[in-house]
Amino acid sequence: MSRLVVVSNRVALPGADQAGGLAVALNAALQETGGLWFGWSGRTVREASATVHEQRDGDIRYLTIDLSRDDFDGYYNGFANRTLWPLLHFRPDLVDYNRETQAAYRRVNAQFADHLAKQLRPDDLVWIHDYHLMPLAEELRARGVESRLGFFLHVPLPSADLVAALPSHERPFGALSAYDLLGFQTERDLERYQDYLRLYAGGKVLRKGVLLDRDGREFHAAAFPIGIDTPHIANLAVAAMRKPGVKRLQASLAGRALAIGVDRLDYSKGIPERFRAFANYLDRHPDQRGKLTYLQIAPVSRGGVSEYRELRRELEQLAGHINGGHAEPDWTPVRYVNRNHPHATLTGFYRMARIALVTPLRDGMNLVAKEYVAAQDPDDPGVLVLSSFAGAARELHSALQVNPYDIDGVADAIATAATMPLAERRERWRAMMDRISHYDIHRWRREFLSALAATRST
Ligand SMILES: O=P(O)(O)OC[C@H]1O[C@H](O[C@H]2O[C@H](CO)[C@@H](O)[C@H](O)[C@H]2O)[C@H](O)[C@@H](O)[C@@H]1O
Ligand SMILES: O=c1ccn([C@@H]2O[C@H](COP(=O)(O)OP(=O)(O)O)[C@@H](O)[C@H]2O)c(=O)[nH]1
Repeated sequence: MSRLVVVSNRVALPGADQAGGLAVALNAALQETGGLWFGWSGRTVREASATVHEQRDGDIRYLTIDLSRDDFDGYYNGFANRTLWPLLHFRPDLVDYNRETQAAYRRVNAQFADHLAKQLRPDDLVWIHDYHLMPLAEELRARGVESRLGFFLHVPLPSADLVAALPSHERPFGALSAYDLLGFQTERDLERYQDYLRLYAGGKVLRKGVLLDRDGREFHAAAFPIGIDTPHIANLAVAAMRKPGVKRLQASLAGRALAIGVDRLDYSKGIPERFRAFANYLDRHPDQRGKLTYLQIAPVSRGGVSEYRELRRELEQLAGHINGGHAEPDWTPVRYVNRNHPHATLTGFYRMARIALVTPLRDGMNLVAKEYVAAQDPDDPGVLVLSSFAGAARELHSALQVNPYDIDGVADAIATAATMPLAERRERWRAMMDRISHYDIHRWRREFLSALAATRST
């Protein structure tokens, strides 16, 4: 059997806090097969060095490298998170068009390739993840690597015309055709990539998913919606209800229902719009006043990027403003928490919450939506209010779907969720639970890897 080699910027090292859906999902995927996981150590150093850190956990071997402070600034804070991230989330207004950071991005990809090329064997299945590493296949091929190379994009891909607004877009986006297989979260992302390939990268679509690059080399692409370890999350949620932190939250609600939001502090998640919608719900539905407490968990993310720091300030002000206007001596409508919570506790919060507010302006998938469903009590499930612009909306049809820009619409959806009869809650939950049980993280991994293995014989 071929060895699995996973490559990503973010690595969930054993014992460290899991940050974001990519690390959570790859950790769950590798637990079953074992293999090698290569990426950034999470540390920066003054000068780039040749050191590779090695750790083991069961059948998983972790190899990580440090980045120099300058490279980290240009590659991660710069090109990845100030240029590609806003572009990929349909926000050209926030894109930083500075060309120097693109040079750091290429440099770090070359550095990854230098280390990785020494580790790879021809029959490995190499699975590279996300927008940080789009040119990595090209760099590996230039170093003579012959292994099968697959790429999965965890974030959305916007329309071809938006991608083409990036100066030198051919470099990172054109380089995708050096992979053997490209994976996207949804069919729409796949279709937009095919448009880009035809219109701007000189390639051809022979038929859906079978593509030719500008030199006539065949490669493949398909949608593989990422899942979660559904039974694991369901079991954790049951166990979490006995944890002191979860019991304390329950007691503090004093019989009121809970609405929960869990997101990295990121402008793509639509948190200010959600806060405004909750305030609007309090104004428009005075009959429900004081019956619902909204807990927003928002761990700080990418603090080196100015847009993220500004968002933090905006949310602090908004939360203060809403509470100032609506709180009672014995009730605070919005609880806003920046601390990261482990799944062992978070799943209990999900289970306790009558409503989950998952309203990103754009999101590749959004695992929180799926985790919330998995954590529910089948006899008394809560209601998922879900943005139609999250990848998860393409699968969770029976969520209460909303347009996150439509503040009145989200406010009304909160009121509908808060009063939804048990029979309707059960029916909606059952359909979503069936989907995430059937198409889970293991199926995602199996389908991607068997498609990658089938792209050519070694
Ligand atoms: O590594 P960070 O910069 O701290 O950010 C965390 C991750 O954020 C993004 O996650 C995406 O992947 C999820 C799993 O597929 C998906 O559900 C979500 O919609 C995406 O936003 C990012 O794409 C990852 O690379 C980051 O590690
Ligand atoms: O305090 C927190 C907040 C979030 N998460 C996890 O971080 C992931 C977020 O993934 P998602 O796909 O929703 O969004 P991303 O952050 O990757 O954009 C989910 O597994 C959450 O359970 C967590 O473990 N603790």
